[in-house]
Amino acid sequence: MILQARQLAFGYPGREVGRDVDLALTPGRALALLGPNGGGKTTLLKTLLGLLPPLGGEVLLDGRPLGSTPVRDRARLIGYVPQVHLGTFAFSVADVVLMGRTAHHGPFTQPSARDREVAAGAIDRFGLTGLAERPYTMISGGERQLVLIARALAQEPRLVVLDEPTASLDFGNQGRVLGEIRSLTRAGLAVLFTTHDPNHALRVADEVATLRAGRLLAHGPAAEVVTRAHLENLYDAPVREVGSAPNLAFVPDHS
Ligand SMILES: Nc1ncnc2c1ncn2[C@@H]1O[C@H](COP(=O)(O)OP(=O)(O)OP(=O)(O)O)[C@@H](O)[C@H]1O
Repeated sequence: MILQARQLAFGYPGREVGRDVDLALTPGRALALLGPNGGGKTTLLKTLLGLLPPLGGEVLLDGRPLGSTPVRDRARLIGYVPQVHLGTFAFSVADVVLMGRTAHHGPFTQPSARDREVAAGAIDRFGLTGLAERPYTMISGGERQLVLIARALAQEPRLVVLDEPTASLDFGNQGRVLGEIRSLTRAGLAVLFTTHDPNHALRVADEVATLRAGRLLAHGPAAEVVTRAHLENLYDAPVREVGSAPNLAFVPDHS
């Protein structure tokens, strides 16, 4: 087990968003977090990453309290892909991906030949080579998403946490990122991702946890949690089932 939340309460100073969360992230497995807008997914992710302090309970990294692990070690172990943001400084795409190597070579030393090689490999993996010298501020939202994923992978972490990794991607790139999540777990990494598409959770996650109003409603094998009945309850909306396993899919039902 790499990361574990025990009876975690999370939120912001003076504002609890959620509580009673027990989760474990293990090597070689992907956990998807599903839930309605404002349900607390991003806040929970930030608490699991140590970006927000727990309001109760604890987060353990390799069995030790996350807070007692030096930030540099955390940065080596955990890669984080936040929701796409527009950076202020016009670093090149190549430089942004190379920043993923900072935890390995330190903030004040030059990247090594291996750092550059790993970053170039991550750029290539996402088809970004043609954009490498472009400023990060002058590429599309979807391209920025791919750059942030490449940066996290360049870090060579043991756990990757992705906040809505497919949100701004076209259909082809959604498939590419979902495929990448599968290859990360096959390579033995632990993966945690949030998504608004239950089909993505069903396709690539081993386990799914659902969060509404800061509470886990369900947590278990993807095929047991991603069902029409549970999705209708989770989103309080009608859902239609299309096809059957292994090609089962769900769509919002407006008829
Ligand atoms: N910086 C903040 N300070 C106080 N409350 C916040 C802050 N950021 C978010 N919230 C509130 O915390 C709750 C959970 O928000 P969060 O972003 O974690 O939800 P989410 O499930 O990720 O939502 P979405 O699917 O819309 O991205 C919401 O009520 C939100 O308004």
